Amino acid sequence: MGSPPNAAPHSQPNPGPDPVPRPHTPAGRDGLAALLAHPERAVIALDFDGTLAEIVPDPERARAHDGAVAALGRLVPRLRAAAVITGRPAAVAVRLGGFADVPGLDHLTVLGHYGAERWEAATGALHAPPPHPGVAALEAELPGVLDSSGVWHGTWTATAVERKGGRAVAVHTRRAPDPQGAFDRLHAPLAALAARHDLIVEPGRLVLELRPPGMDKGVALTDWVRETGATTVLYAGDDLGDLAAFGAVERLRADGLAGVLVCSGSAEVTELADRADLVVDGPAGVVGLLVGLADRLDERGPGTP
Ligand SMILES: O=P(O)(O)OC[C@H]1O[C@H](O[C@H]2O[C@H](CO)[C@@H](O)[C@H](O)[C@H]2O)[C@H](O)[C@@H](O)[C@@H]1O
Repeated sequence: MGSPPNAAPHSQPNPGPDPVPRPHTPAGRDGLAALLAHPERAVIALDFDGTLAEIVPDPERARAHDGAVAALGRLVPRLRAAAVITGRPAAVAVRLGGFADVPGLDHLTVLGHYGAERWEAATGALHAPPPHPGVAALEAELPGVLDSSGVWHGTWTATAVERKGGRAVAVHTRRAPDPQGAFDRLHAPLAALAARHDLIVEPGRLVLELRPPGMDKGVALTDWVRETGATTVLYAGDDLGDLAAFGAVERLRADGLAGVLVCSGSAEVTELADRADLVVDGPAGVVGLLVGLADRLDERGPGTP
């Protein structure tokens, strides 16, 4: 009996590494501390593609990263609310993410089309505004613009165009022979096409999305956070469309809320990392963060804030 040789006689067990990565900004550390101290007052909102789902060449084959839904199912019941805010149609994000009928996610909200659409897990109801008339007119003109662009060295293929239920159209260049060159070459003509139909261009990761104006992820996030009455918000995103949500969190912080900005890091987009409190390694890193938060809250026992 007694301590083994060389062991400190009264040493404490090593608690191991903290499962939650540490934000590098004071505001981010305050935000994370507030979330962990009072999760019942905190909300999280997450982008889908590039944040909860790995980027893949075919948009239809995107899926929630392994462990993402399970981690959310553990974490979300401890929080005030959770949302996915995405450029996808809400129903598509629900299908690809596997967010319906998940234990623990019975009150998840999915805000699609940058917040224009809303799906509630509690009811399965989808609220969507009428389609913008410019989208159908633009879809009719789009093949001509793509044909004349020359970026596909021949005819463009159907895989370049993602039709989004008559509410938006995304032109993808990831599978073009020169993806970045095609993106650069198409940007101006697609912006002009969008403007002719009172639409805007939303640039993303090798995608140019043509969509109605008047809504963005910042507006969507601010309205939703206010509606929940939360005093802490964590937002995670990876792409240019998420910058509006980052701006919203910065404004909410200026209004006295606590906030954490998480960048799902990639080599393709660097703009978010500069403004984030915490940069994690893509969707795997986001899942690690969600698991770490769930672990930390579970250490306190079920239901205890
Ligand atoms: O707001 P998000 O959830 O990030 O959605 C934004 C757009 O993401 C999708 O495109 C991106 O993901 C694809 C699948 O991994 C990838 O192939 C593409 O290169 C990326 O840009 C989606 O297809 C768009 O409709 C969304 O608007």
